[in-house]
Order: sequence, then structure tokens, then C-alpha cells
Amino acid sequence: MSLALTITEIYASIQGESSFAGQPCTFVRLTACDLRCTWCDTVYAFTEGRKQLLDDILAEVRQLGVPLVEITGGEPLLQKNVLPLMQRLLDEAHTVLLETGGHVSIADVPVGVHRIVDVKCPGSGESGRMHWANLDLLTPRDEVKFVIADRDDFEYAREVTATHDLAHRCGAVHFSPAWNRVAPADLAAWILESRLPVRLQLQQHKYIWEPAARRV
Ligand SMILES: C[S@@+](CC[C@H](N)C(=O)[O-])C[C@H]1O[C@@H](n2cnc3c(N)ncnc32)[C@H](O)[C@@H]1O
Ligand SMILES: Nc1nc2[nH]cc(C(=O)O)c2c(=O)[nH]1
Ligand code: SF4
Ligand SMILES: [Mg+2]
Repeated sequence: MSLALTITEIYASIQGESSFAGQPCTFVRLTACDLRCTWCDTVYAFTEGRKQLLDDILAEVRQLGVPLVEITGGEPLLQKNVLPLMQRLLDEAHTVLLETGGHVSIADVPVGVHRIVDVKCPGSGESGRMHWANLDLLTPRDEVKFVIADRDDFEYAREVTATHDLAHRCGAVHFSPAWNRVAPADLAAWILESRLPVRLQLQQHKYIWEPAARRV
């Protein structure tokens, strides 16, 4: 059976987000997204892409030779063939991360994948799309991320973290400033003030390379 996916790009870089930040990582970026977060830094993945067979994607990942692989997008869970891709990557002994917007069910993601689930805050313009049942499926292997564009977003993230007891239900809760929308120092101060057991997450790749650079 020749399964395929529409892919924007496959490349190796330094993982810039999540608890894996700093490690060499291969990124497989799937095309298309049904959200339009106001601050999205990857709008080119909405449309730019080409169909690739799973066998060819796996060969490209193997060729890059990095054991850590992140599936992202766009919204990776919009293409159902992403599920067998993740299973085959696990079968080949890769550590697999999935970066998802939180609005599509994670129920069918193969066991063993580290699911990094965004909860979109009001400043994204997409908070109404959250699939809340995803939070009930979290395990210590999974992580949750809030991208915070202003103080109201911070209050929202704080409320969701507390209401759903996220600090105890998953491996890490990340509060990340939306790039150029809130200063890291302000978010750091808010986190410290609140005494929340969450991590300040800065997007490392935007400090290492030009913030607008692609394929990093
Ligand atoms: C481009 S998205 C692709 C995966 C999926 N659609 C999602 O939103 O999680 C990858 C990650 O980048 C984050 N991101 C996108 N634009 C950002 C920005 N301007 N500042 C901080 N994080 C951003 C998203 O919140 C998400 O966690
Ligand atoms: N270096 C780097 N790390 C990342 N972690 C998650 C990313 C993403 O776009 O999903 C990302 C990305 O785009 N680049
Ligand atoms: S869900 Fe992810 S890819 Fe889609 S618009 Fe939001 S940040 Fe961008
Ligand atoms: Mg990115």
C-alpha cells in the first residue's frame, strides 16, 4: 500500500521548544492548517507543500541520521496518514514528538509518541476551537504549551493550568511568549509572581538564527 502525506519541509536543526529544547532533531513539517493563530510564525505551511510517499519520508529521515524526530506543521493531525508515519518512526527506534494545536483529537496517536499539545489562548483568536477532551488523555510523557501574547492570555493560561491540574497530569507545562508580542522578562515576572509550577519557554532557534529564518 503506498500511503502519502503532503509535506512542507524535512530538515535537521536544534529543537527550540519543549523539554527536548537544545537537542538535535529532525523536523517533518506537514502542510495545511485549519486554524489562523494571529501570531503564527509558519504561515508558509498553510499551502506550500508536495505529496511524498511514507517510504520516501522515512528514507529522508533515516538519511538525516538524528534519532529525535518532531512531527509538526501546519496541523499534523489533519492528515490521517500521519498516524502510520509516527508508528513506523517508533518501530525504527526514533524518539517521536508531535506538536499539535490542541483542536484535533490526540486519541489515536500511537502510544510512545510524546504529544506536545498547545492550548490556544484568546490572543491567538482560536481559543474557541480547543478540543478539551485532549486534556483528559494526557500522560506524564506528554507536554502542554500556552503561547502568551498579553496579560489576559497569561491569566487564561493560569486558570486552565489550575482547573485541569495540568502540572500533575503531564510531564511539563510550558508558558511561551508569542514572539514580539510580550517581552520574555514580563512573562518571567508574571510566572514568578504567580508561583505557578510551569516553565518559561523561549524559542531557542529564534535566538540562534534570524527569527524569520526558515528550515531552522
Ligand atoms: C507552527 S505550530 C505547528 C503545530 C501546530 N499547528 C501547533 O500550533 O501546535 C508550532 C508551534 O509554534 C508555536 N508558535 C507559532 N508561532 C509562534 C509565535 N509567534 N511565538 C511563539 N510560538 C509560536 C505554536 O504555538 C506551536 O506550539
Ligand atoms: N528549531 C525549531 N524547533 C521547533 N520546535 C517546534 C517547532 C515547530 O515549528 O513546531 C520548531 C521549529 O520550527 N524550529
Ligand atoms: S495551529 Fe499552529 S500552524 Fe496553525 S495557525 Fe496556529 S500556530 Fe500556526
Ligand atoms: Mg516553528
